[in-house]
Amino acid sequence: MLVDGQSFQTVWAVTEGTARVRIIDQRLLPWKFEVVDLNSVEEVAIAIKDMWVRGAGCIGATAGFGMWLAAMEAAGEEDFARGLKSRADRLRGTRPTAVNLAYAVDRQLRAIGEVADREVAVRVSLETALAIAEEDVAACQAIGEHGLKVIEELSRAKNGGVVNLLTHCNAGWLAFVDHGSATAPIYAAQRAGIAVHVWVDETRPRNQGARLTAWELAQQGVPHTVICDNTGGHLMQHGMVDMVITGADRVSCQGDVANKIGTYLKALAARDNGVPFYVALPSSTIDWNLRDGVRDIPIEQRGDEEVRMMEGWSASSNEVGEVTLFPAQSAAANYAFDVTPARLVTGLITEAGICAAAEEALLSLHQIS
Ligand SMILES: CSC[C@H]1O[C@H](OP(=O)(O)O)[C@H](O)[C@@H]1O
Repeated sequence: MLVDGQSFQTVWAVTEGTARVRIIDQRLLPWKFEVVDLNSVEEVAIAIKDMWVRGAGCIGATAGFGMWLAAMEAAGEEDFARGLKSRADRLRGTRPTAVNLAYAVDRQLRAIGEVADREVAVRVSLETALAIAEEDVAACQAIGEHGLKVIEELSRAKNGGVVNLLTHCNAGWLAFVDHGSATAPIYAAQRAGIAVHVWVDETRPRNQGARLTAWELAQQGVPHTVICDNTGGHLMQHGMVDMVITGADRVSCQGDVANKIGTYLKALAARDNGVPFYVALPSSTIDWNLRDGVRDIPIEQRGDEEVRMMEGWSASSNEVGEVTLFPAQSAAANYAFDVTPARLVTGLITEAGICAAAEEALLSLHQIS
């Protein structure tokens, strides 16, 4: 997507000179836009774990490129397979909920494992990383086109009036390689000349909505309003939301949706008020081996400092600072995701089209017998 008129993706490979992975460091957005190099698997692992990059598609692609670095590092060791596996385990262990990460690591292990020659294995790992990234871009573009149909229908029902969407967290292009999942239909609607407005949940505790989604939408000129996480229910009660659209970090084979903490509450409010609740995701986010999402999707618990503290821009010191939000002696819990049961989901939007949140519909849409 465009950043101040220049086209960017969130992660890419640098092959000239020393091979390295280059990312948009999302930690200081929206106040500072910084591109940094990751020169080793360990640096890639830290960048994923500490959320320099975040979002299911983005961390999947970053892990894919991390496996390219892993192949190069292991190629210089006596036991290539052992070196590759230990690095794969390091990457896989960084964040548990988004299935895209494990998908990318496992796909790389399969691709590299089929090659005997180490030099060829390194080339295959780069080709595979590029394929994962390119497929993410293509999937998000297709999600945009399929999701556009839903927004067009809402626009027609409102005789061309503004379609008000609500989104939670950041499932925008910063959460993928490009375009995003939840935001792709929004960008497609804007290109199609449909009047849209987005209610942007701030999304405590890391405020991916207020900091990242708002920045993205502002960069693309999409009208939007940042709201506190607890506001959405009121807006839906008063007819101010025509559609909720979110991303997903993992979807079970029966359509249960793991996404940023708070998504479930939005789905409950949407159901109570008859507001369609759509989830946009590339099919690489579907975990075909897991059925009961509420019971079985691993929910990442992060450090309580993310709840205890809040980052912001200090006008006085002209830099990012952080403040403590409550008494030090108070305990804090930091569940990073929740699971919305399929029964609360109106539809799933993938690169293959739109289907009900149900196993048979998912299998049929993705032509899996
Ligand atoms: C669908 S990818 C975006 C997804 O990832 C976010 O989590 P995090 O920022 O912690 O990586 C959030 O769940 C978004 O919906």
